[in-house]
Amino acid sequence: MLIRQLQVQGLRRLVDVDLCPGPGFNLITGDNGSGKTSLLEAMHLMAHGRSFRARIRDGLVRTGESALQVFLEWEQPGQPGRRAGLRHSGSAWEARLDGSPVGQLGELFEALAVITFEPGSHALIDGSSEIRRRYLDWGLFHVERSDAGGDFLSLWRRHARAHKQRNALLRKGRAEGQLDAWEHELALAGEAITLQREAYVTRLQPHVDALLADILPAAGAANLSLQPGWRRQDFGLADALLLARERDLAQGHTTVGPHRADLKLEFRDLPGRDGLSRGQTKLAALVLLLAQASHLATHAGHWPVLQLDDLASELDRHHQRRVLQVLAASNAQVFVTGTDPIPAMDSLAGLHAMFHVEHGVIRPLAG
Ligand SMILES: Nc1ncnc2c1ncn2[C@@H]1O[C@H](COP(=O)(O)OP(=O)(O)OP(=O)(O)O)[C@@H](O)[C@H]1O
Repeated sequence: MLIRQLQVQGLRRLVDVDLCPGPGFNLITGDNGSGKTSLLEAMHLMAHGRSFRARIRDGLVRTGESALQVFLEWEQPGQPGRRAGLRHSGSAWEARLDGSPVGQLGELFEALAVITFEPGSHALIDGSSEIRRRYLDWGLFHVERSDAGGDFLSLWRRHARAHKQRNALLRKGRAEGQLDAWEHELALAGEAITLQREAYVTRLQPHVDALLADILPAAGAANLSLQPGWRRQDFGLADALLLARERDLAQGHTTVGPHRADLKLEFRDLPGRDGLSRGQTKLAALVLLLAQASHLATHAGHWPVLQLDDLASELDRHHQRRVLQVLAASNAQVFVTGTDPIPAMDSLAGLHAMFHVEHGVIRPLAG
């Protein structure tokens, strides 16, 4: 996937930005607070419907403006060029894809794949399980579209609806007949989601192995596994829901199921997550993100757009070099931000376009 043009208006301090990035590496430099991360936020927003650092209504729209706007044009091998526009006020949005209005933002997210590594990405390893479920489901959303197993988004929606209905009934008190019906639906969708998540984790493993060897060899081998959200080794989801019913009625919500799933990354020679240093935790998160990208590249035949925010302050020089070499060997379009040029990029000369941001204004630099 190759972004040809990015226009941003009214996002944080970006007033009116128009950028034509190159293939390969794009280095974006600028002082603290100049607006580098905001550029990455714009692309992430278009592909995920959210920023990676705040809710849209919490300050993403430039002070004094009523809405932000992002416009993107991109290409994908073997397909005609695509374009999308998003206007978001924080509470309401309008979007267009290839000139037509978009009914559901999911249509944009499906069309555009952007993966971002940023200072908060360590949460993928040491944060809440919700972040890892979102990671898994984003990957499945992009690879399981119309495969034999059923497209993941429809399954996910079926599951979310049944989950919501069961919770509403639990809060109301007893309604056994209706609970039976929604539990049946919840179990069907939940089992199917779990099978897809499990298969996805298995398919990610070789990508994780290869990237660990390249980027984090000191940590040794690691195993990726899914914790499904209930004692699946003992019983199916339908039985788990039935067994938990009394407790769930008392608590007023569903306590077992795929909404409680987690992804576990265990290093064979290290004692749990605490065995990783802070820097290694970031690297492990980067390994998971790049594994997802490289799996998508294998599966879909094109790399997602990769964004590395503030790389130099996140990783030491040695690891910066390793990561950049791995990416240089890929076919991905990569955006890297930093306050200064990144020395490790020098050996990749010719592979990158450079831009400088100053007070929210961006200009290309001669390479
Ligand atoms: N809603 C807003 N309206 C106007 N300006 C804002 C808004 N939110 C944030 N800003 C400003 O936008 C800038 C944020 O820019 P951004 O985080 O993209 O900078 P950066 O270049 O990545 O900085 P750093 O190198 O410090 O990470 C800051 O100067 C901040 O004060």
